[in-house]
Amino acid sequence: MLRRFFPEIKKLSSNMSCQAGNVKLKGKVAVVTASTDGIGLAIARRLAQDGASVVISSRKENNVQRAVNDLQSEGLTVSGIVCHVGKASDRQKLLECASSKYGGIDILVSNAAVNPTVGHVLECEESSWDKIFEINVKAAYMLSKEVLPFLRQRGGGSITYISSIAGFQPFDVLGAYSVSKTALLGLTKAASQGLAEENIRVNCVAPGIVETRFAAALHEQESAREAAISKIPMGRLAQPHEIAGIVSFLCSNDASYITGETIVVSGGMSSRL
Ligand SMILES: NC(=O)c1ccc[n+]([C@@H]2O[C@H](COP(=O)([O-])OP(=O)(O)OC[C@H]3O[C@@H](n4cnc5c(N)ncnc54)[C@H](O)[C@@H]3O)[C@@H](O)[C@H]2O)c1
Repeated sequence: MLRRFFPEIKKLSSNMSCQAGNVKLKGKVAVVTASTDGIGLAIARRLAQDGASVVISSRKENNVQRAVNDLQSEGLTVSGIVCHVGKASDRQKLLECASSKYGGIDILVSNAAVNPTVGHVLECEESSWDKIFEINVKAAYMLSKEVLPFLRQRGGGSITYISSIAGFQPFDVLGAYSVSKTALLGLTKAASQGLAEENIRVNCVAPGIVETRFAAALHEQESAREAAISKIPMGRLAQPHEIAGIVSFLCSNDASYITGETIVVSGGMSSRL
């Protein structure tokens, strides 16, 4: 009853329950790329709700500031820095910022991706192919190498890539992007092997179609939305928080014996591809 008249009580108590109840990532420090919007923002929020100190990043200062303000106003421990993942100096600043602010790094979530073109894989311009592989694959690979000394200092840690259902079965119009997401499935396997004995786990999440700006072409127009939904047994698109919970699980001790794996989060879509 009280909450109906004082909505801020509801907000406060839900934040308190996050902080008091969900502490599975307490004491952990997480870095999430491209985390001012969409799935990345949902992941940053969820890791922080689960107790981690989180460093948010994306290419634009004002977006970083907005996301940091929003999450701090929810009582979460976050800070932010600009990071274009294709720039080595930005990546280094991101990792150093997290380490100096919170005393180390335990978790990397590599979420940034681009898709500058549509069409069959062999119709992709060389420049678009290079851009897709530079951001979606090479930056994830470089960040993984660069975060290792920080994870080793903590005696272990977790790296999670964000692939896509299209990495398993390429979407016709997302040819090159799909292949870049397939590469992340391989990177997950390859990177996990050498790191398992150091207690550094490498996993991957492959979302189906998630209602974000990135996937606007698949859901903004009613006809496109209906076509997309017809391929999803659950009959709806995913929301970003439904991806974030799985990422948080993979980063946590609940997944302490899971490495080299990809979890598909597609509402059953993989069975209809
Ligand atoms: N939305 C979906 O249906 C869907 C499905 C499967 C996988 N994914 C993957 O999920 C991830 C997040 O996508 P999203 O749907 O939240 O959309 P989004 O547009 O919010 O996320 C992509 C983000 O990457 C950022 N980015 C692009 N280039 C960057 C760079 N050089 N440096 C830093 N950031 C950069 C963009 O600014 C953007 O914020 C991506 O890896 C995407 O491929 C999305």
